[in-house]
Amino acid sequence: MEIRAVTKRYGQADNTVTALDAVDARFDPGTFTAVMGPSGSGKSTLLHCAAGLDRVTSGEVLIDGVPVKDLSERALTRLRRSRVGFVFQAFNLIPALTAAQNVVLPLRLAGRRPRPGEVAAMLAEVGLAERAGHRPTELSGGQQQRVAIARALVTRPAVIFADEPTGALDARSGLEILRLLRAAVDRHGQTIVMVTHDPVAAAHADRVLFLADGRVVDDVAGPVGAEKIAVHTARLEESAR
Ligand SMILES: Nc1ncnc2c1ncn2[C@@H]1O[C@H](COP(=O)(O)OP(=O)(O)OP(=O)(O)O)[C@@H](O)[C@H]1O
Repeated sequence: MEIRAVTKRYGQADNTVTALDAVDARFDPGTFTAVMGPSGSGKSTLLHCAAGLDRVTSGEVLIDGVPVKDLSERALTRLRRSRVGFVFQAFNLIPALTAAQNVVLPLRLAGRRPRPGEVAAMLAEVGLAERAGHRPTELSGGQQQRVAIARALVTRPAVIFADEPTGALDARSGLEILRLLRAAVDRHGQTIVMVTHDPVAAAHADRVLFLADGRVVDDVAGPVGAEKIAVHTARLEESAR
């Protein structure tokens, strides 16, 4: 997973915003990267471009080594469905479906029939074996996010993009989510790229990428302590003012 000299501009003519400015980044297999930076620095844009959700203005995005620009919209959708997983701050589960039905969805979209016990095993992995038949409204926020993680992991994608996955959770539920993400990296060699504002969350990663004004201003290999990350973030926010 790699982006090369990626620039992303929004808007037209004299009304453009440069959200990403010639950004290079590489996310190696089996690594956990946190993306941090002040509000508006381009974190979500980086995630969307790297995931092939947004077309870039210039530069190149490679998913699983495949250049996104060479793909038709259809081929890109297929690649995303089989090789990329997403976890969002707002869980984004389908309310009418049970936990198990939500988890099975990416497999069906990728044209795969679940193996017997596959979905149950996935839910057990996130500690929700007993909740397979529950709908999202019958689950706590932390449990809903665990279903979302099971849903993201079920296709065993090359990369999981997580946008503020702990942002809507209390500290304890947030910690459970971070442990699950960490386990996905350590046990299954999954690659995770996670946007977060929280230095404690970022401290679970192997590396922290700091953005400011659409550029990578620091790339710190870890493990990096939460305190050091907090000091760094405060400095960046101060200079962004
Ligand atoms: N669809 C859009 N149209 C126009 N401008 C946009 C769009 N999306 C993002 N931007 C602008 O691009 C810049 C980067 O936005 P982005 O959402 O990537 O920042 P962020 O670091 O994720 O911010 P936050 O931490 O507040 O979520 C901002 O100036 C934002 O206003």
